Amino acid sequence: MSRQILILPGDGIGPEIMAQAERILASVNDSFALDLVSVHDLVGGSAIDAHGEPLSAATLALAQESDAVLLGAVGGPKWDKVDMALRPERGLLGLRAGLNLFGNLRPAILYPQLADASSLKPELVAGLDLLIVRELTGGIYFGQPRGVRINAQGDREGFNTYIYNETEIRRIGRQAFVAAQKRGKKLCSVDKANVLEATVLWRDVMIELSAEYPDVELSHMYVDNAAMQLVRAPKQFDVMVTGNMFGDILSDCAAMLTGSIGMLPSASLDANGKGMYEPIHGSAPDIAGQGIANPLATILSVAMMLRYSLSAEAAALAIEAAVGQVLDQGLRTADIYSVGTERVSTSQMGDAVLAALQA
Ligand SMILES: NC(=O)c1ccc[n+]([C@@H]2O[C@H](COP(=O)([O-])OP(=O)(O)OC[C@H]3O[C@@H](n4cnc5c(N)ncnc54)[C@H](O)[C@@H]3O)[C@@H](O)[C@H]2O)c1
Ligand SMILES: CC(C)[C@H](C(=O)O)[C@@H](O)C(=O)O
Ligand SMILES: [Mg+2]
Repeated sequence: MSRQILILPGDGIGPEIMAQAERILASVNDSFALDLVSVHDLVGGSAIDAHGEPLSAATLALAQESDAVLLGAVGGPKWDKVDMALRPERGLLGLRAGLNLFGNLRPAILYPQLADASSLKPELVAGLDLLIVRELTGGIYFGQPRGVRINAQGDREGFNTYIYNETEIRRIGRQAFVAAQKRGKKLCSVDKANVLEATVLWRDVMIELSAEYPDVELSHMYVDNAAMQLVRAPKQFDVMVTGNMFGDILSDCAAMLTGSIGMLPSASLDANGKGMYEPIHGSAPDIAGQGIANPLATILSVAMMLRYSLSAEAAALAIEAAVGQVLDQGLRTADIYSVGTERVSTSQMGDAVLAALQA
């Protein structure tokens, strides 16, 4: 029976990188006889322009009835002044909440060929393979109340609520412990338990859970130290688990260790393995329309989609191997370029991955 993939290219470089990812998806769909059918829709700024809202009920319904969602990126200066509740980013948050995608896997793996592209010394990042497990549907991103109000002194004051209940903490904790069991069996929980009560609870629940996973070594770190340790000695980490906002920040930081934010894919999963897949980067308005964006994070997100939602491990491995081959060939988009390599455009990178897949 065929399975449906909802493709949401989004804004800025979103359509440019998605065009390449779709070529790769079409290729493995044929060669591995996956019987996948793609449908396309709008999200973010492009949906605001077309329908006046970043995520229509019809698009959310389409996402809910699809087997997986592949998203490019949303946002851009054109929509920066629209009301907060209607910003392009709310489309993305609406999908995450509407699909109950609480578990966000952000692997930061250094392809050995890119050791020179990392902002850290090659010996600090050689062999880097860490996984950030980010809670994605709670915390300060979704807490109520929120807003901007006038206080008793007549000042405007902005407020958000950092809130987690133990059910939310437990389900992301379990996902992280299970992920650690399948890897190096080390889990570092990142919090701010020296200041924020919500993260004192976070830490307590992680400790409670650890009794169920005696084979995993649990440690704790404050988020400020974790940011520092990520750029000081990133290979000390195996799996990190953290809340929504800390995970957002730490994953951009981890991305740079791998050479570029244009390299990091992600999987956002519900409790049953249904998911949405997207690069962790944004719509990159500064380079949109120039045909130079790195499509590899999106292409690697296709591999994650095949692995986690479509039971197509062989196809996922083939894509990852093809990416390794183009890097071996010395092909680099501008963001990962270094002297001695060959600078290629977005579509040339797509051509090369496709050729490696079909070789
Ligand atoms: N998941 C998403 O859709 C997502 C994620 C982050 C930011 N955003 C949105 O994107 C817009 C721009 O945000 P930003 O500038 O802070 O972050 P960004 O990730 O879009 O860009 C940060 C820097 O990284 C570069 N970059 C990003 N992706 C790249 C790629 N594939 N290849 C080469 N270079 C790449 C950009 O050129 C830029 O210099 C904002 O509207 C923001 O809200 C969306
Ligand atoms: C665009 C924004 C809502 C999003 C987030 O903060 O989660 C992005 O930065 C990401 O990392 O996916
Ligand atoms: Mg982010």
